[in-house]
Amino acid sequence: MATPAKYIDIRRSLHRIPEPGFAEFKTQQFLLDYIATLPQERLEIKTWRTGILVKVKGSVGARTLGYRADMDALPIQEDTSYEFQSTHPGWMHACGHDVHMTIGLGILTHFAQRDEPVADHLLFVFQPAEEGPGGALPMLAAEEFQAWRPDLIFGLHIAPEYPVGTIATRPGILFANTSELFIDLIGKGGHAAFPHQANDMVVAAAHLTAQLQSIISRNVNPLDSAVITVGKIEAGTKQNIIAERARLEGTIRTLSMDSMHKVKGRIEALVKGIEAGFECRAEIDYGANYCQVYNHDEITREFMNWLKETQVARLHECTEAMTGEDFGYFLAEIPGFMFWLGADTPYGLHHAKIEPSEEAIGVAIDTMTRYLEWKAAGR
Ligand SMILES: CC(=O)N[C@@H](CCC[C@H](N)C(=O)O)C(=O)O
Repeated sequence: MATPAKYIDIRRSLHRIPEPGFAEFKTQQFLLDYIATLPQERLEIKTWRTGILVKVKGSVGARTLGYRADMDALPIQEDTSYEFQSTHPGWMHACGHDVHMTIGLGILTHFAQRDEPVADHLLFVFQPAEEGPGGALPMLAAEEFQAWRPDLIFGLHIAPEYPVGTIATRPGILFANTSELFIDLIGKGGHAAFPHQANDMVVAAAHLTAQLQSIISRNVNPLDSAVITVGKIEAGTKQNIIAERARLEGTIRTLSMDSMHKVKGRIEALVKGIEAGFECRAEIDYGANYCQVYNHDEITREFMNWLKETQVARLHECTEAMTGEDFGYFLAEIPGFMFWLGADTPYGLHHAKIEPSEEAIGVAIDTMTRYLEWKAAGR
């Protein structure tokens, strides 16, 4: 299905107002305003912090089928060619959450406007703070969610590398376990000309950053997979002052919790070495941790077979990726799956130039409305 102009407008409006996790105030209001324009007979709406839950009542209601979209943005200065760029300096929807929310609204619109209700209830979950600190876990625990807790749950994520019309997924693990990583190094500052009287935290941070990569190459089984990325380093105040403090900010990705514990153990050992070697003090904080995204075997296989039969989209059985997603917490408790949605753009997720194809929106709305219609008839 070609993406209707209405959804392109919605996506562009959302793209203009990217907000940090748990501060999605304008986004929440925009979504609520749109939802208020839909026929209300079958709808029940609740907010939870900056998130929204919308229930579409079914004719039988023996089960509830859930669909989740994430809402937050990233601290990136946009560098796209768009006319509808972010109006929030330093913030951008660079991970497709504007697209995900639009697809959620498109599917919701279909079921709110449908002549007859489907048999099952449907639950649309607009979840804050996926990029951090993680909205899924507290939302799952919230009374508002538990009262409408779905029996099955589905979600998607745009994939820059696949052409529009492709859906990629697999039964079992799709995304990795993640842990944020913050390391503060505290030494002794001083005059640039007297290094022997100070403990330089720029040099300590540089050594530690390089050493961390040896964990992946020397401590993780080469047949397993793990990633440590240090995405940000801050240190010092001026070019001729030896830095008293340095802060490394990063993320750890592993395909098993066993590897996660092992990697963290090695990080702690290397940090102790830096403390001894550079006569400094270090503090480690693991921030937010997400569990793997594990697709339910049987339900995912059934979806993949349904795709092959209906040809609504082209199925690609993919390998797992080292991305993280707190949707994993929903899937740890509720059977379901996540899939990659082809969005055909040369720049990757979290890049300032990413321009996902808006045609992917129509593909996803079409696929998920047809799949939910089929599933909500009791399958
Ligand atoms: C799909 C995606 O890009 N997700 C994020 C999740 C971030 C998890 C957490 N804040 C971390 O950085 O570890 C990702 O970076 O994979």
